[in-house]
Amino acid sequence: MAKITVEHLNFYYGEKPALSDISITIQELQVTALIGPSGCGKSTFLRCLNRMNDTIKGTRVQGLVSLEGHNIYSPGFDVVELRKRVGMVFQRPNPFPQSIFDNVAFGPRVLGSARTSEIPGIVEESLRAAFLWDEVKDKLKEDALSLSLGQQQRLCIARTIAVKPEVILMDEPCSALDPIATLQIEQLMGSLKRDYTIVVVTHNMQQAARVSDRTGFFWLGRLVEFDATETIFTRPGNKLTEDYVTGRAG
Ligand SMILES: Nc1ncnc2c1ncn2[C@@H]1O[C@H](COP(=O)(O)OP(=O)(O)OP(=O)(O)O)[C@@H](O)[C@H]1O
Repeated sequence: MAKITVEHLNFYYGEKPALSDISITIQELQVTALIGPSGCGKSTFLRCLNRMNDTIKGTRVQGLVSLEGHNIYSPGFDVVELRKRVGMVFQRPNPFPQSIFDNVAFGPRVLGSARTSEIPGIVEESLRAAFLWDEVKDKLKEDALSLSLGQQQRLCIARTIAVKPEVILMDEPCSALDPIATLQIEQLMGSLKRDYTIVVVTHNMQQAARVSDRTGFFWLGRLVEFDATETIFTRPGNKLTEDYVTGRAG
């Protein structure tokens, strides 16, 4: 089933076009990877999916982005609700300088979506889902910044899922991590897609090949090709895609 549908999306920073005529359908409960050389617009596109670009002055969006059939850019659309439904994990882990527990409890507390008595259960469930519970269960009161970078990133994922989003956007979530921490996040994505729709931007083509069901290849602000990941990496339909995935371009 289609979770997010994008039709003829154009995006501008001031007068400068960053995305041109993007149309793509993100399927529910799949991992969709976005690849392409630096500056091709992957992150800009990802941020269009939960209106994170709204916070950047002078930007402009044209076209349609719909979440389960509702245009997220329509005037009455509730952006706070949107960001709850479409959560985001960033390149560098960004835990708050608070305890491990408070990081995960933050969303449910702020949104008031859970009773105080329910919060410890939500924290445990979220940490378990993020493959972090066993490592932190005896030190929930400790500062989140005392964790390793890989643990911090899993904590940020736990913080995101604590508000029960439907979609998780990940912008190069492993680029600051070592190979073992990277592998843990990749395994985590495989587990999370049972419950969440994931869209991940990555520089790392092997990662896209390992974790995703579908892959989109961006080039100079355009979506050149979008298909099953296996197709993109073994028999792409476009010469540019082929050159990029075989390392001849980009
Ligand atoms: N805040 C901004 N203001 C102006 N231009 C921007 C801004 N952010 C990105 N751009 C420009 O938009 C284009 C797309 O950038 P974007 O970061 O989306 O690409 P990317 O594919 O994610 O690259 P990278 O992999 O290096 O992060 C680039 O030309 C970039 O310079």
